[in-house]
Amino acid sequence: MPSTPAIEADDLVKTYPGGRGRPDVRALDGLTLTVPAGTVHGLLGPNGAGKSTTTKVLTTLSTPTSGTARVAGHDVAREAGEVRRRIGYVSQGTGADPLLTPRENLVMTGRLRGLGRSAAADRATALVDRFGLTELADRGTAKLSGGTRRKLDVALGLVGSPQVLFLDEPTTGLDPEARAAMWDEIRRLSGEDALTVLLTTHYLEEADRLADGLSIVDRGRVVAAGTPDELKATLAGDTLTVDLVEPDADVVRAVAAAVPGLGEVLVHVEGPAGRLVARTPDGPLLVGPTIAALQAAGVRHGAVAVSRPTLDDVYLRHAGRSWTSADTSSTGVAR
Ligand SMILES: Nc1ncnc2c1ncn2[C@@H]1O[C@H](COP(=O)(O)OP(=O)(O)OP(=O)(O)O)[C@@H](O)[C@H]1O
Repeated sequence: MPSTPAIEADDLVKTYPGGRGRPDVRALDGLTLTVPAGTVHGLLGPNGAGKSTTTKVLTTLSTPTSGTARVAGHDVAREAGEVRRRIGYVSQGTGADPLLTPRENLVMTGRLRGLGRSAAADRATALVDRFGLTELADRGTAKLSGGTRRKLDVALGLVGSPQVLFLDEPTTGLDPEARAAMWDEIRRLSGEDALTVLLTTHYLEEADRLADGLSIVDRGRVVAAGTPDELKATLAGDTLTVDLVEPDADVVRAVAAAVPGLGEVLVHVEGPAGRLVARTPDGPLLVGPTIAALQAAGVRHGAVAVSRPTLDDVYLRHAGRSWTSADTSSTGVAR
């Protein structure tokens, strides 16, 4: 593996004007990232965490307020043209023109990237074959299924034979079958073509299954990085989760603190529902004492679960709130 990383971002800051007297939005707040060449790297974070902004800066579509980044060996600000020649970018929305056929879309993109007529046609045919689109290549793009259209989007990102491919939420909106097919495709790309892939996602499972390395992004910063297994291994033991009914968070914290063996404890309250999440070296052993202590304090509870650490737990540890609640409530930070 070459020693120069495919992507290096150092202390990126991006501030958007708040508008109408509102404070500025600090979409990136000192984001630092390294992606080795030939790997799939996941940028994982809830809505508004700063994933798309990171991708826009790395693909030269947006200029950072401060900080530096190099992609495929070139500086995104000073050598934007060099970077663009070496990357492919598949945005969240489809890039394909619905009025053209898939093949026409591929040829047009090739021409726009400077390929001659026959080179663009050859590249289109190669990508049509590569993505199993032969039968659909000359039919209307508008009639393609969501999964096939997304495949075409990825094919369009590969027209320029990039070294680094950026995929912004490649499987959002796809059904489970199409999502699994896209995962296979992405794995194949990095394995066979030695391509570096940076993908943004807010699906924990996608990151867990697909990424060689992960950066968990929250509020414009990387809060944890490593392989999925490394990240999970930072959390030894089990996670004990107890659903709570109309809890008083202070009471629950006090009760949990008095149960010997319960480690880090987080209590979430959302409306009438709540949840206690605790790290413990031995989950099954601690279920009985924890429930007894809650009941003795008059705390009503629902389901109790013991699980091995997941990426959600890793996120919880670093961001101080669970993935699900972050995903629904976070809209980024206004400062
Ligand atoms: N052009 C813009 N002007 C003002 N604020 C913006 C702009 N683009 C993004 N933001 C804000 O910057 C923050 C980060 O947004 P970004 O789109 O990078 O997050 P994300 O992690 O990609 O989220 P999503 O999964 O929803 O795409 C959010 O608070 C967003 O509202």
